Amino acid sequence: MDGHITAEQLTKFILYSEWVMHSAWWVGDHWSSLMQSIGASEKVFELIELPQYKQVTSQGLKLPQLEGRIEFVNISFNYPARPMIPVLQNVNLSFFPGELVAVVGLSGSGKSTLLALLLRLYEAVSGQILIDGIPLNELDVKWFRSKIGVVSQEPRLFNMDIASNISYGCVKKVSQRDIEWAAKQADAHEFIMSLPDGYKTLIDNARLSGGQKQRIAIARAVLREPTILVLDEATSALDAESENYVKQAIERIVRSNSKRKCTVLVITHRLSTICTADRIVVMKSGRILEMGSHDELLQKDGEYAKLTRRQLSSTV
Ligand SMILES: Nc1ncnc2c1ncn2[C@@H]1O[C@H](COP(=O)(O)OP(=O)(O)OP(=O)(O)O)[C@@H](O)[C@H]1O
Repeated sequence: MDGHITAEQLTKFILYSEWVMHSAWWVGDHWSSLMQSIGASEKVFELIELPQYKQVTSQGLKLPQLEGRIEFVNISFNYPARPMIPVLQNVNLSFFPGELVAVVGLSGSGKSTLLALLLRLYEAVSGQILIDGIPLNELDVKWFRSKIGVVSQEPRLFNMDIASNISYGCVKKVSQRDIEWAAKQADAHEFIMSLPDGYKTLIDNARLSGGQKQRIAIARAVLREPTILVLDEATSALDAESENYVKQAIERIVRSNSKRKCTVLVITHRLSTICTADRIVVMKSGRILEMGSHDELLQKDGEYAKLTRRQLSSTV
C-alpha cells in the first residue's frame, strides 16, 4: 500500500514463505524417521557383525545318501534360559524311513523341543541323536537341514503367485511340472486350478482358507523332496474339513509308492489328525509315557485313551 513492493513481489513472497514453511515441516518430520531408522539399523548391524555360531560354520559330514532313520538316545534337555527346569528327560525314541509317527501330549510336554533338537537349534544336555546311525553333531548342519521339510502352524506365504510360493526357498531348479507334482502330493492342485489364474494367482487376491494355505506350505516342503518331513501343529488352527484335507495330504505323502521313503513326523495335540499313524508317541512332562498304534493305545486305556475321550467330549 506504501508502494515499497509490487503486488507481484508480494505474491511471490507469500508463496515462497509457504514453501519454506512446508519444507521446514517436512525436514522435521523426516528427521524423526531418520533418527528412528538409525536406531533400528544399529541393531541390524549388531546382528550382521555377530560371529557365526560354530554349528553353522563347522564343516561336518555330508552322507552320500540319507535314509532318514532318527534315534533319540537317552536325551535330556533344558533350555539355557531356564536351566533348572527339565524339558526332556531320558527320551529314547526312534523314527524309521517310510513311517508316519505322531508325537502327542498336552501343551508344554516337550513335543516341539524334539524338533528344535533335531534341527540343531539347541544341543542336548545329555544323550545323543543319531541319524542313520551317525551322531547328529558330526553331520554338516546346513546339509542336514536341507534334507528336512518343516510345516508349522502358521504357514508363511508371501504376496507372490502361488507357483512362486510353492517354489520359494527351493535351491534346485524346478519346472512348472515339478510344482504341480508337489501340489498334487499336497492335495492342493485341484483348488489351485479352480482359481481364475491357477498357479499364477496372487496370494493376496486368492482369499485362501487356512487349510488351503497349509496345503501350499506342505507342497513347498514336499517340492524339496525332504528325507524327513515334520508337521508341527500343522492342523491345530484348522476346522474339521480343512484338517481332513491336510490329513489326506499327509497320508498321500507317506503311502506314495515312490522309491524314496520319507520319514514323516507329526507333532500335534489334535488327536483326530493322527489316528492312522503307524505309531503314536504320547509325551507328558518331557517323558515318553506310552507308544503304539491308535487301537493299541485305546485298548491300553492309559493317557492316550484319556486324551481321546477328553477331546471327543469337548467336540460333542
Ligand atoms: N525357548 C524357550 N526357552 C525356555 N523355555 C522354553 C522355550 N521353548 C519352550 N520352553 C518350555 O519348554 C517346555 C516344553 O515346550 P514345547 O514347546 O516343547 O512343548 P510342546 O509340547 O510342543 O507344547 P505346545 O503343544 O504348546 O507347542 C515348556 O514348559 C515351555 O515353556
